[in-house]
Amino acid sequence: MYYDRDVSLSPIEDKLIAIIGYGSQAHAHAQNLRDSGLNVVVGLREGSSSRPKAEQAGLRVASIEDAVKEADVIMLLIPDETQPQVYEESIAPNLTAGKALAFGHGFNIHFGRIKPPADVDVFLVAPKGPGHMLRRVYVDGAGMPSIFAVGQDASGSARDIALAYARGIGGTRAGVLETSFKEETETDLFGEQSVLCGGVTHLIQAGFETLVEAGYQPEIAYFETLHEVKLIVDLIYEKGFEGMRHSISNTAEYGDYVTGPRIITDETKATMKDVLGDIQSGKFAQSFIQDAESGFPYMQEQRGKMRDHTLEVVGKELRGKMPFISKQELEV
Ligand SMILES: NC(=O)C1=CN([C@@H]2O[C@H](COP(=O)(O)OP(=O)(O)OC[C@H]3O[C@@H](n4cnc5c(N)ncnc54)[C@H](OP(=O)(O)O)[C@@H]3O)[C@@H](O)[C@H]2O)C=CC1
Ligand SMILES: CC(=O)[C@](C)(O)C(=O)O
Repeated sequence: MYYDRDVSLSPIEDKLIAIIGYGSQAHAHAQNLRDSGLNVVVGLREGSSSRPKAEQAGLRVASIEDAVKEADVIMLLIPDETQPQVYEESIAPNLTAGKALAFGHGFNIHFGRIKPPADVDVFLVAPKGPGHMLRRVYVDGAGMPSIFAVGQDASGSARDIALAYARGIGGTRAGVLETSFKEETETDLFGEQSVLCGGVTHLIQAGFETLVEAGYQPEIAYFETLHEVKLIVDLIYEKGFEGMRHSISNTAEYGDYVTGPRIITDETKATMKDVLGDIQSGKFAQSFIQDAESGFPYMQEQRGKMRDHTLEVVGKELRGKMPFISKQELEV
């Protein structure tokens, strides 16, 4: 585990960091990096409804293309299902040698939906919790445990850059652990699907054991089960189902609905192992992308049913101790 004492900001102090998007994760990354004294530009699409929020936060905003052209490090923080098209159209044509392309989740690299050129660094820094909490704890002087992975090291400094970035968003205040794109992707998807939906204590233990028995790092299994559920449940208590839904990713919401009912019906580890198998094989990813390409009809249909379940079951079972998110913080 890496902490502030182990990591320097120097590898990125003289670099420009482009944050692509300004939603749950992106607003927190951009503001935390800026408040850590680093140079940030936010890249948004034409007519983006996020632009006023980014400008109100005092951040410089550019088109995605211009942000990528100018920046040394490009962190892509838009919904997973939208990334490949934006990458092909706006990022790849400007991703010249020597830059670094970064992600908040390994989905599109791990499942081969984005294939960066060999002459750029590729890394991920994944905070283990909702973006709104990432910003809240940073402002409170604390940090959110995060994990990082290097997918490609063209410069020979990708690892130092990734660690410096993790420090810039406050991760090393709490602890940053090294992983791989495969481990981060598979455990994050599993955590979203196996425990968030049920959000009940006995599912957390079964979820943790399923990941450890499958060979993933125990620390990451902890992050994906007990740790993350507490953050999400606090969000539900604070702002209800809609507030939580606004803060988590589409990938997480879809996974919660498509897999949740299976686990709620049969809360056994055998079912959890099947769920993990569908993630590892790519079957879940395919189902998610298919629903996304049709405008998420299944997710819309399931939302109401899962809302009632989540509020009822989670509302009774767990109450975290994390600081609450205020209404305006969720406006992003
Ligand atoms: N939500 C979370 O807490 C976590 C998310 N992640 C990962 O972070 C990444 C971002 O997720 P999340 O923060 O939930 O994303 P959001 O859904 O919050 O992203 C919304 C932002 O993306 C922009 N956007 C949406 N569609 C497009 C598009 N087609 N082209 C350009 N911009 C677009 C929106 O801009 P506009 O205003 O123009 O619509 C808005 O600024 C994902 O990889 C996710 O897996 C990782 C850990 C936790
Ligand atoms: C908040 C978080 O880390 C999730 C649930 O994995 C997500 O929203 O992607």
